[in-house]
Amino acid sequence: MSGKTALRRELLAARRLLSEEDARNASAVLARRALELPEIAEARTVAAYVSVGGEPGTRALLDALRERGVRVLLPVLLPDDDLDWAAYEGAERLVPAGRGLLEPDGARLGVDAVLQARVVLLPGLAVDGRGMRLGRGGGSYDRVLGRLEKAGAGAALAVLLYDHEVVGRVPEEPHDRPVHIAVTPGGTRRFESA
Ligand SMILES: Nc1nc2c(c(=O)[nH]1)N(C=O)[C@@H](CNc1ccc(C(=O)N[C@@H](CCC(=O)O)C(=O)O)cc1)CN2
Ligand SMILES: Nc1ncnc2c1ncn2[C@@H]1O[C@H](COP(=O)(O)OP(=O)(O)OP(=O)(O)O)[C@@H](O)[C@H]1O
Repeated sequence: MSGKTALRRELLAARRLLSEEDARNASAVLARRALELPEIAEARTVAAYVSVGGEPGTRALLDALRERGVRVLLPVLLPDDDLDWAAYEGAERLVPAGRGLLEPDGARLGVDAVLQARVVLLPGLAVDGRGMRLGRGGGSYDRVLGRLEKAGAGAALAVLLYDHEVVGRVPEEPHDRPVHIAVTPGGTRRFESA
């Protein structure tokens, strides 16, 4: 088993042990902290995602951003695990999709729509002190980060995690790109090397 696979298993198991109350509390604090990021205050467009299962909750944050008039883009999973994007138009416009996900029902904007985002909020399972992120392993966000880099987009990259998911070291591969910021209930960290 690769180092990434073992760490993913461990962290997913830990998320399954969190109570609904833990998850609810984390979601409220994460929304507040994310809204305090100066990059978000400046943003006209933010790329985010709809949390599912044991992920730190993003639903309160999505609504708060939309209420501020920020355009929120959400991922739409393509058959090859790449990501298309569509606008968040409220919880009532989210529909169940594959793999337990919720996706917006509106117009698909294309894989390059994410280049419009000033801030990209990424899902993850862990990050280390260099900003190296462990994802679920589909490589979806690896492709997004590659696209942003190629376009010189300059978006702020922020991963939303629980406190214990900021770890000593994430095993990295050549395609991995660091994120700039980790937002957890305990605080916001910025990484030097990113
Ligand atoms: N909320 C959210 N949306 C996201 C991602 C994510 O990690 N979280 N993705 C990040 O790239 C993309 C989708 N990729 C995914 C890859 C694997 C699984 C997955 O393993 N799902 C489980 C069931 C869900 C659960 O209960 O944990 C499964 O299929 O067994 C889900 C999404 C785009 N949207
Ligand atoms: N730019 C890319 N285009 C296509 N496939 C890629 C790209 N970057 C990485 N991959 C592939 O995606 C797979 C998963 O990579 P990895 O384990 O690093 O995912 P992750 O970063 O943990 O997950 P995610 O990016 O979905 O959050 C690997 O097989 C990798 O080769």
